[in-house]
Amino acid sequence: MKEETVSGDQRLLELRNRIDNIDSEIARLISERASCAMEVAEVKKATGEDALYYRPEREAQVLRQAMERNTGPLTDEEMARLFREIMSACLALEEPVKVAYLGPEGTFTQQAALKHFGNSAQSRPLAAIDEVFREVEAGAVNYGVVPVENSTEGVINHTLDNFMNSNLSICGEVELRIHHHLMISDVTRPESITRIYSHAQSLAQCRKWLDAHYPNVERVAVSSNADAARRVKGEWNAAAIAGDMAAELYGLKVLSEKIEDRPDNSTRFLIIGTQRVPASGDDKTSLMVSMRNAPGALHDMLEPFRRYGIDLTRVETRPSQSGNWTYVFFVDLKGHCDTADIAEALKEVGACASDLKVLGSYPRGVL
Ligand SMILES: O=C(O)C(=O)C[C@]1(C(=O)O)C=C[C@@H](O)C=C1
Repeated sequence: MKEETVSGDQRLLELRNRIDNIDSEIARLISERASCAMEVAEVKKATGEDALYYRPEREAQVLRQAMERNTGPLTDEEMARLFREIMSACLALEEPVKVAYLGPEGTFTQQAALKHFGNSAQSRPLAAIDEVFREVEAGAVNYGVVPVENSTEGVINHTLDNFMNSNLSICGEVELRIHHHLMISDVTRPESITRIYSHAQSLAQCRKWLDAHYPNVERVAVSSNADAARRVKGEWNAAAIAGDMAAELYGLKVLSEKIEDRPDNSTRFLIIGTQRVPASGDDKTSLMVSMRNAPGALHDMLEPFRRYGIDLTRVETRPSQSGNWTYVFFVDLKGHCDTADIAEALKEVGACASDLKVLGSYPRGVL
């Protein structure tokens, strides 16, 4: 028995020594990589004033390679997340990237910003989607992160409408699995809950669960999930529906976990900026098309895509801001707008549309 303990201790010591040696090797390689990124920055600086340090297409390739190379035991996603952070730190050495997101702190949009840019980006919460657009346009930040669609509740109109009056383009997308929890503060009495705060979209995403568990409790829609969590602090008869980040930020206790009606509930966010992103090898293109109000207009718009075999992943319709009963179509398709077939199809669609704007070609979300 005693001998076994001794040899167990010995084995542990040996393994930890091995880990120490591996760690110093990893640290040496990370430093070497960081020095390389600094040299990359010098090369970019030599190109002139508005050198672009953040390169979405290259980041997507690095993350995809990390996943393809991976042979376990870590999952591909875990491996890519580690590289996400290394690259985030390397980019911060080149130039710290400034990102605005739809706040306040603790929202899913903050989580999306972190997932996309990593922890070394400087991020700033703003109160409204319009403000995020404005700050990026004004050059106060380099990029913005805004929600665009939810798999349960559909499109976020406010984001699409902002593109009608903006010259910003889409440089990336990020998808986030959305898990909602019912949370309370340390003074809340669970049996006395009479009010549940959350963002309207989140209340809608948990409608069935709420009907089953809190049918007679008032549902109060507030400006964000984080705001809901903040309100609950100190209210003995209220609960909030929000995510992990909000629970942590406001020190709330999770009463019921993962209460969203659909287990695959996810939200897609857009990265907005001023940069044109080259092809990464697996890209998407977003368009905004205005058609004349005539019979067959929608068919005319879609037909060239069918002919060139282009895969449309989404078509949304929004009322145009220029006249009653005229519409703008938001179209997402697979591929980059520099690809010959897509460029040809766009030329044809442009010829029959009253307006066609490529909002951006960008790498498909990796993580
Ligand atoms: O390849 C580049 O352009 C780099 O700047 C290096 C690097 C990296 O760390 O791999 C860092 C930032 C860019 O957004 C992309 C990649």
